[in-house]
Amino acid sequence: MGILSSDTFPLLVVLNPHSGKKQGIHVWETVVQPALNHAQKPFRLIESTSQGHVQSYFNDNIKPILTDLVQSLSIVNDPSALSSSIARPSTATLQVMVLGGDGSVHEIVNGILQGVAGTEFVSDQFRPKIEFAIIPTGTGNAISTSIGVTSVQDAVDRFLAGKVVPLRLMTVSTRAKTGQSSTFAAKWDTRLYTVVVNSFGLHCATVYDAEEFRHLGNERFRQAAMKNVENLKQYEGLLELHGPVQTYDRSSKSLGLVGGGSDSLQLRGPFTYLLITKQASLESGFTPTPFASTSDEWMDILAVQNAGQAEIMTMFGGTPNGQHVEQEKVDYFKAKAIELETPSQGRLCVDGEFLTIEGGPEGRVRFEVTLDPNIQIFSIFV
Ligand SMILES: Nc1ncnc2c1ncn2[C@@H]1O[C@H](COP(=O)(O)OP(=O)(O)OP(=O)(O)O)[C@@H](O)[C@H]1O
Repeated sequence: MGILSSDTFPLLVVLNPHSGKKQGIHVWETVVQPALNHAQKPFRLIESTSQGHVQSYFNDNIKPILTDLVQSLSIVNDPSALSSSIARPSTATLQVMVLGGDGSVHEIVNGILQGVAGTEFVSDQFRPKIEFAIIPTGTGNAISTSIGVTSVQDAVDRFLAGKVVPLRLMTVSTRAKTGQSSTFAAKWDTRLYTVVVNSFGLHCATVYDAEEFRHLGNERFRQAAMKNVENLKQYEGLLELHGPVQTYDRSSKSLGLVGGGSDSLQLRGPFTYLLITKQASLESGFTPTPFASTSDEWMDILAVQNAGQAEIMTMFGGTPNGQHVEQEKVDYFKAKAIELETPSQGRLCVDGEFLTIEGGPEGRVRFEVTLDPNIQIFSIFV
């Protein structure tokens, strides 16, 4: 069975006019749209009108979009009967271009997965492939920066060149309730999917406060970080890294498996700064998890426990080139399953979205890079 991919089905272009310094429309009109027209690439423009719009759009529309896509494909079951044998394909590739930042990608991913969850649109009989072309017009642009995209034109060129690698997601789950009682099962309910970073402590507080400085562009994170370093807090929590776990060893300057690969690790906090990421850089010139890979099956963990202002500032001094991993206060790990428990209610930042964590074992949050093929359906142009 062969699949003839559709050259006629339009590229979906999602434009967030609010991202970054609100340059999306200008970039679209002056660079991206002319390039697509020149390449004779058909497209359909979806303009985001408010926060959350794109997520609900994909949640509501992904099934009809995939249906249209499948109908635009021709499957040739029998080469000798080219015109007669049209069947449903086992996969189809949907291309989505994003003019926005990481928050927009997060919304699209979550909207698509909510829209197809538990349906015939993700099954062993049919599973779509979603390819993202991210045109960096956001503030941090972590995904683009981490894969080395240097400009809007560079991102457009990479899309037109056509090479993709997996864009792996982290799941963020909380304990599932059993029945209507207040008892909790060992089961987990996935609440969200993360493409860039889950954070707790200073980084989360910084992202929370940075919204009021949006007009400053990238500078907004620095302003908000300084405000939070001046009033530095320690955040109580217990972090469990389930084996296999890798740790960065400063003496050998390399990552190695803890206890031969089976051992788990506990960090008892309090945490000053805690990141769980899939991307090496969170913005240009800020590379807090330098060993992270967009495409592998690990999450990278940067943990700073009980640090003072001077230690945090020293850490920030090393983050442009990843040198902070050599500092004594900085712990660096890789894991595939992680749980975080806080003694009282806390706040978690998931790709810029905020999640309240309830205190105690029942409020535990679990992060995983799952191998579920119905979730890992995304890739990115590199
Ligand atoms: N028309 C709109 N008006 C206001 N906000 C919007 C609109 N469309 C989308 N949004 C919201 O804009 C927010 C920011 O989007 P996005 O992440 O693309 O840019 P950014 O925050 O500048 O970049 P980054 O996430 O890379 O730092 C998202 O939370 C999204 O929901």
